[in-house]
Amino acid sequence: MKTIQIRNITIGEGRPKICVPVVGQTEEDILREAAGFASLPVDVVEWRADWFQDVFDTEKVLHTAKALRSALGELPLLFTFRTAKEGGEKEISAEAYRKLNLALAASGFVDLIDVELFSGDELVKELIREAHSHGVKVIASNHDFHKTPSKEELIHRLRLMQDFDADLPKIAVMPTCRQDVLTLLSATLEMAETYADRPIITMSMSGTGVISRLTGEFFGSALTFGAAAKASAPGQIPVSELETVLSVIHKSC
Ligand SMILES: O=C1C[C@@](O)(C(=O)O)C[C@@H](O)[C@@H]1O
Repeated sequence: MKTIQIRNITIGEGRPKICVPVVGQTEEDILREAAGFASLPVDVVEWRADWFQDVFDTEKVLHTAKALRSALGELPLLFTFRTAKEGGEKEISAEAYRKLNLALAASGFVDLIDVELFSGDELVKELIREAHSHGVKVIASNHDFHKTPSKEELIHRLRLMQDFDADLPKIAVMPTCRQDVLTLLSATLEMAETYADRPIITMSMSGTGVISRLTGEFFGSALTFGAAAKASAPGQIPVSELETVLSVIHKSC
């Protein structure tokens, strides 16, 4: 299995890496959140730009990305615009989504961008190709905030992301019962052991799914999201608690 190297962080070996979302609405809030990371066990920072009040003004986005980049030192930075249809804060047209991601991929300020799988095949392929041409890695993502698809469907979507050459296929789904959490974990294990040639990221959301955010090293998910200032999705726990549990499991794995 190939690992993914981003700055000093190797994703896909050892304990799952901890990613913390930044969800400030203004540049000031965003930089204040970033300043707190130095004292926390954070491996990757995700800027959830759909929360940013000026996200439709690309100059302002680039200005904030530059400031965030320098505030983070060597911490890897993931740029994400999560669309409203996948649980994000704002709606966006396909063309605006395309231009925004192309601008960030070319900016030199981010290490990774998040591209939603169901943005249209041609757009997904173009964004991955362009990001790679700038040395930027891509997380392909899919979210279902209402239910957990079947194991076969979960694996199918993760394989599709891999076929598009996303560096990190990711899926987040909502359980309606405990069995759904097992379905997500079982799909993760089968994908990781049988089909994946790169690290993958999976999670079952909400309190019911929290176990899936802790057990990635055992079932095959290479990165997990934890909360610092504010959670960006249901079920994220504070990063310090997350790190403690991940370390306990790592010692036994
Ligand atoms: O895709 C994901 C995963 C996530 O939805 C979660 O459930 O932790 C949180 C989002 O910020 C991130 O972009």
